[in-house]
Amino acid sequence: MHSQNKYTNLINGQHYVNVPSYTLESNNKVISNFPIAYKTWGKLSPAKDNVIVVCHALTGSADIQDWWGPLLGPKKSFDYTKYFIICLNSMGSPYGSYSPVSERYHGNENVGDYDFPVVTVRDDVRVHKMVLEQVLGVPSLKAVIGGSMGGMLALEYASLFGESFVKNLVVLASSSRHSAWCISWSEAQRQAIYSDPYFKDGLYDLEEQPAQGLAAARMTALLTYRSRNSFEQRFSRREASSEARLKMVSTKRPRQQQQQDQNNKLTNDRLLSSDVEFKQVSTDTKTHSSSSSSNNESSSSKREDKLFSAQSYLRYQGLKFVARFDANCYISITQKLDSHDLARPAYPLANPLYEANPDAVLINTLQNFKMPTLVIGIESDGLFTISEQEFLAKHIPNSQFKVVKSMEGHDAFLLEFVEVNGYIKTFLNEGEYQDGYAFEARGDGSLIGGNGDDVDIDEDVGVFKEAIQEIKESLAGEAGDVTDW
Ligand SMILES: CC(=O)SCCNC(=O)CCNC(=O)[C@H](O)C(C)(C)COP(=O)(O)OP(=O)(O)OC[C@H]1O[C@@H](n2cnc3c(N)ncnc32)[C@H](O)[C@@H]1OP(=O)(O)O
Ligand SMILES: N[C@@H](CCO)C(=O)O
Repeated sequence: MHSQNKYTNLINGQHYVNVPSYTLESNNKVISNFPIAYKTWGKLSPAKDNVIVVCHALTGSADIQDWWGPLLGPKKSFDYTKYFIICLNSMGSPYGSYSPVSERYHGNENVGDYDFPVVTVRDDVRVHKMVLEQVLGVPSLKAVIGGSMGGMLALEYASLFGESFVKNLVVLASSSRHSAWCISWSEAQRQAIYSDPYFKDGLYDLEEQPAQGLAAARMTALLTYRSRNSFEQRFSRREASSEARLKMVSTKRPRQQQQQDQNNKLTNDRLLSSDVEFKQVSTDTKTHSSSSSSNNESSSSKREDKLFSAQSYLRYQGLKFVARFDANCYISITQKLDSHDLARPAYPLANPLYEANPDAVLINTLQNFKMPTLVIGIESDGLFTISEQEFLAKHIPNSQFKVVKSMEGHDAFLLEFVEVNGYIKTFLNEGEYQDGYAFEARGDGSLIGGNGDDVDIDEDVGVFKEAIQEIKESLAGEAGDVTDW
């Protein structure tokens, strides 16, 4: 079944389970013998009532430590000395679950854009529940929690399986249905990939992926994840520092870009040009003005007369992304986002009520949620707006609504750790930890807790060491044995 690949190699200590078969809702296709990757922290309690499922966002993986590390640990939201924390990798992602990449590595060489089926948020949730119940022996969830795409999964868990399975729900910066605005950004990003000549309808060599298109898609996406104000404050009209330029050069380039053939040199220069390269190019242009590439180089030189800090940031982020993500997977997982609508009937069924009044069906769906729910919105989120979070909180009967006051935009749910941790921990622990994780540093380096008391960091470190030991045991223990069914 599963074989490691260059993307799964980026994730430490995850497990794989082989799912015998599942029927996808988009085309009724039965997929067989496919992998789901997951990672766990902590132990299942004897009563099996301490499970928290955390769902990752668009380009995340099952490794919560990697993207929500500050929320994971003793006395934090995801306290693995208390809870059994599980994150399952979404299908379509390159980090281990069924995806265009896993299919390629499974020997299905012809899996390109047209051949990989649409995998929906609902498919994820149904398959993940099978793994939770049948492999990990989990009868219900103390909580399911997710931000952005992860929030869509969390909402679908609640919608499909109700309060008997989902005891508590936490949704951050997400939506009850993917908006026209978000669908349009997804489409613009996919078009950037389609227009890369290396895309080849998705049938590219995995070592020669459409890097330029994928980088452009990520750069576009990043702009929607932050806010105008955060960019203005962070970069203003500053020029890129020499460190920033060097950082771009030292980044590991995908093989396609290393090869740098003359036909794509200009495109690569656009993405990768730096001060160092610019100077070399200028010299070359003067001394070899008749060379076949001189026109490209010269126009590139003019173009890069100034390199703004904001530009080098985007380019660096593009480079970083193509080194860790696959273009077909990006298409698949953005299509998954587009599929999200809590109210829509299962494909391909029609629901006359939905056709007539989708809003009413959606509101009715949310009103049927019985579990305590925490909705967290980001004040400056232009993608999953505050009004969408308000809509969730307004119609889910037993809900609380918190706003993160950040100018970082949508990605604040991954950046504003203290505030996000505080809200989730309070909700989950029902006030159990009065000392609070939120603390501030004093000038002398000591810490003061949220309640004004000193924070005993040594005590925390002791608890942490014990927890690390538990993780090691857990990785080789009950969860580690279960790699198949
Ligand atoms: C194995 C895996 O990778 S699994 C998946 C990991 N990713 C995820 O889970 C997805 C969720 N995470 C994210 O989307 C992002 O990581 C975020 C939003 C949380 C934070 O993004 P980051 O890239 O870490 O932070 P930020 O946007 O501040 O960028 C910082 C980087 O840009 C560089 N940078 C900052 N300014 C500039 C500039 N002007 N020019 C060039 N580079 C710059 C920094 O040096 C830093 O580089 P580094 O990543 O090599 O340390
Ligand atoms: N920046 C995050 C969140 C997107 O919603 C990601 O890349 O997954």
